[in-house]
Amino acid sequence: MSSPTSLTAPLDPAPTDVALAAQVGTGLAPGVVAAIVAAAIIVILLVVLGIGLYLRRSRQVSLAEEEEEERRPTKGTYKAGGGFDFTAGTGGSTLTPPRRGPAPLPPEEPPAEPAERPEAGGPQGTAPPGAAEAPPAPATDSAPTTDAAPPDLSPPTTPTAPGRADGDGTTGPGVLEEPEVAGPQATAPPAAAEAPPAPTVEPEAPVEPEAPVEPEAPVEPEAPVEPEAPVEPEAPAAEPEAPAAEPEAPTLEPEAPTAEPEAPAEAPPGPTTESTTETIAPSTGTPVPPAAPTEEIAPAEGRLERLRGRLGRSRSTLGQGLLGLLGAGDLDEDSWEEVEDTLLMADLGSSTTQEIVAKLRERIASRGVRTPEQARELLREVLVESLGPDMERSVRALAHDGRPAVVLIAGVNGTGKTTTTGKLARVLVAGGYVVLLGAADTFRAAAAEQLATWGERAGAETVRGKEGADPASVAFDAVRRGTESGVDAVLLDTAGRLHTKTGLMDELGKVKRVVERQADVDEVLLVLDATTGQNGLTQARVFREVVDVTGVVLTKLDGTAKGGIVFQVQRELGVPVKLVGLGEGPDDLAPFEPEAFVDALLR
Ligand SMILES: Nc1nc2c(ncn2[C@@H]2O[C@H](COP(=O)(O)OP(=O)(O)OP(=O)(O)O)[C@@H](O)[C@H]2O)c(=O)[nH]1
Repeated sequence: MSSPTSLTAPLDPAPTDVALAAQVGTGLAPGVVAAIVAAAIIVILLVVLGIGLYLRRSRQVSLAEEEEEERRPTKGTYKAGGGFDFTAGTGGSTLTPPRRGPAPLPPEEPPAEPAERPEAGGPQGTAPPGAAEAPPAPATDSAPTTDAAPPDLSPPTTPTAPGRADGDGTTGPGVLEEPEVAGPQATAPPAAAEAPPAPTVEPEAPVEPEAPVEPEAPVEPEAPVEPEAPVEPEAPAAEPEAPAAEPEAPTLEPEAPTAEPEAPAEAPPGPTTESTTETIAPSTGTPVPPAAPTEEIAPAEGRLERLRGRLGRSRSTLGQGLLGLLGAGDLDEDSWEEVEDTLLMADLGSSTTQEIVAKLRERIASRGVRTPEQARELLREVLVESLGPDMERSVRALAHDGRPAVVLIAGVNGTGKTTTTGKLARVLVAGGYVVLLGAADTFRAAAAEQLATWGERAGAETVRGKEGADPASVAFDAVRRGTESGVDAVLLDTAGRLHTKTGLMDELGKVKRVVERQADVDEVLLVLDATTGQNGLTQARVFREVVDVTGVVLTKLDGTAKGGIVFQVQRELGVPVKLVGLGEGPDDLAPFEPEAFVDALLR
């Protein structure tokens, strides 16, 4: 047995270091030792407590003090500093230099040219009577070259009441509606003359079932006779129908879009397609200079300032909502759930929402965010990142390789295609470029009328066909016309629905194919209505399948609180939003810029 002192002392588990020290040699009084021990314990507790508090605080963000100031709503701040970014098409190099460079803006006055004389140019010349009158108007209206065309699409829905055709015929920018119908189908009589081949009765093609139904159509002379539509057997071919988007007209008939106007493609193969469009005497190609704009066009650069505030609804729900949550104090699980809900309600979609929330949580924790300013910056950073700031957003609308850029504008009815086409034309014209519009939306007369009006106002020539004409043919004519005239860009407005039961996608695919026989389509802009949320996304997927969308135009962002759709569209489609519509006004189109957009939402 060893001495208890010598053994127990060092082995005693109770004594602290201090006590031991005391015992070992300091010889301090027990009272002092106890005090020191107590002090040590307190220190340790304080340290532990401090660490705990630190850890807790690091998970919470309290922005209360500065929050009020931060949340104070400000006016809109959307400003796309750089203006529109246009580049040359893809056909050749992607180099920029526009062939014609920003010219000295719109010609003051119509370069006195017999604006529109369908001097019965080329082969199909068939100078229609109408042409004689030499439409005084701007280059738009062209005399109805009537048709020898087979297009079965014709069973023109009553020429009158072009306004809307069921559904949301969507009113145009107000300008349209002047059913100066007269033009094409109404005055059709001469048509008969043109179409000598008409009578020939091609047996095949049992003809569209509904075709006959439309008896009234007194106008259409050939209508009854032409069993046309040689129904190309392969017609139904590959083309994915994609009825999806289409509200009605779901069925996609194999009845092939009126025998591929392929024909026209190669050279002006006489009557066929050409005739369908009452365009301008194409073959002769006498360039008809565009008329001068009939109204002032706001310059692209500075005008975006005016659009501030148009994102008000999205800002108050998404931007202010997020800032409010982040600045409300502790960010616990419930708070994050609310952040998620806010993002979802703004239409960011679940995957984008998850990604954004995850990034926010991680960065807020790792960077020790403390103030509202820091939170806002972090939020901005994450949101901008999610919008792919590096995506190429220039619109390929400038001439290249000695020919115009071809821009196809697609989308379902009512999304704002025609309006966007008109707005885009204005921006280009204001930049000194020469533009030609192609009214390939032949579903309703008002659509072409509407586009022509946009053209007149902007000083751009418009090529159009009669209602019910083959859209592909009109598009083809427009591109040829634009090439012959040496314009910088040909903007093709397409239909959002059709007369026939042919699938919209089939038709669109056909338009693109036919156009590509003479020129590359440099840009395919898909117009989506931001207010339709998920529905728009569904449409987008379908379109992408068929026409290789190169850019998205998100319209009506001014009328929705769901600006978050921008994030989702890009993520889902992998296609950049290039332009945004922020109002019905002629100059309410802006280039999309991630930073400016997010800033507008957060301030
Ligand atoms: N508020 C708002 N309205 C818009 C915007 N863009 C277009 N619109 C309106 O949306 C409606 C439909 O526009 P259209 O250009 O006729 O649409 P569309 O896609 O050509 O329609 P269809 O010819 O039927 O296929 C019109 O009343 C336009 O003024 C926008 O950015 N904001």
